[in-house]
Amino acid sequence: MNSDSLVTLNNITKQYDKRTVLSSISMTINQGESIILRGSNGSGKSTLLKIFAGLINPTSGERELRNSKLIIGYTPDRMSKLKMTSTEYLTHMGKIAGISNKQLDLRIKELHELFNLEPIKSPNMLHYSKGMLQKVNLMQASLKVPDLLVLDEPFSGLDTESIEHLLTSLKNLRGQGTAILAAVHDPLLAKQLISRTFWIRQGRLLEGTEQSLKFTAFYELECQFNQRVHFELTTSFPEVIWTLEDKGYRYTIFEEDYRDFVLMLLNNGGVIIYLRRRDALS
Ligand SMILES: Nc1ncnc2c1ncn2[C@@H]1O[C@H](COP(=O)(O)OP(=O)(O)OP(=O)(O)O)[C@@H](O)[C@H]1O
Repeated sequence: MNSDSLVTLNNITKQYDKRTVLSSISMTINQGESIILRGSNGSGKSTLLKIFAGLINPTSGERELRNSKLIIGYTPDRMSKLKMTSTEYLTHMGKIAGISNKQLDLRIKELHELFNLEPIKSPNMLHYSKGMLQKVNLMQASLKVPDLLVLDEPFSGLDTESIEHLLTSLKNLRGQGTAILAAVHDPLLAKQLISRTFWIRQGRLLEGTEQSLKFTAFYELECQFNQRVHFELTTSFPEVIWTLEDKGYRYTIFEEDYRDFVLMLLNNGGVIIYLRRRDALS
């Protein structure tokens, strides 16, 4: 481990019922970095995040921490609505984490300010929007100032305003020195946090290229065709991310791959159902 590294995975493999989901993965997260993890549906992103957070063990390989006092916060992709206020919930979670009452009161106030959430605005979390709940989710992971925050799709299902608030809150945390490891599906959002990007593809980890950091536009495309074409396309274009939707496959394609991807798709009898270009602001 180098002096900046917080967590290192050495040659990790993970199997569920003898099915290999992650294979020979080695990766280090350094102090203050923000790493985005990308991959298609079921590729193993959540599994890798949980291994980094220490919530599940790998089948083989090693996880090394900089020291035993390292604080790692983890947020699942959503939290349930609870019949208590954010302060009550955070107090409960803080006590479980062994934080003293005085420290806890101060930190809960600080977190409400950092996340721009008014503690007395709503009687309890049953009345919270998805965006507010996601903030509380992140606040619980940050009760002890985390060295590393591990986030599973933190923006999923949020409206634009909530996303903006959450991004600001995450940047504030990063400003305090917290490293971030997040699975983020939308490249425009990922771009706002990113310092390195990794792909999981067929159980292997690949570091992203320059285009995944510096792209100016990408395309969202939904189409229908058979499994063989899908396999050929995703093999030929390893940076294209896909998800399986109700109507067919949805692909996220960077500009550089766009023309060749669409040509190959059409030449193989694919039918485009939806196509949208999205531009990065900077
Ligand atoms: N506890 C488990 N037991 C058995 N199989 C599991 C378990 N957790 C995940 N899997 C399987 O491992 C594979 C990877 O799952 P994982 O949730 O890590 O992927 P993901 O990339 O986060 O997917 P998504 O983007 O759909 O959330 C999937 O095929 C999933 O069904």
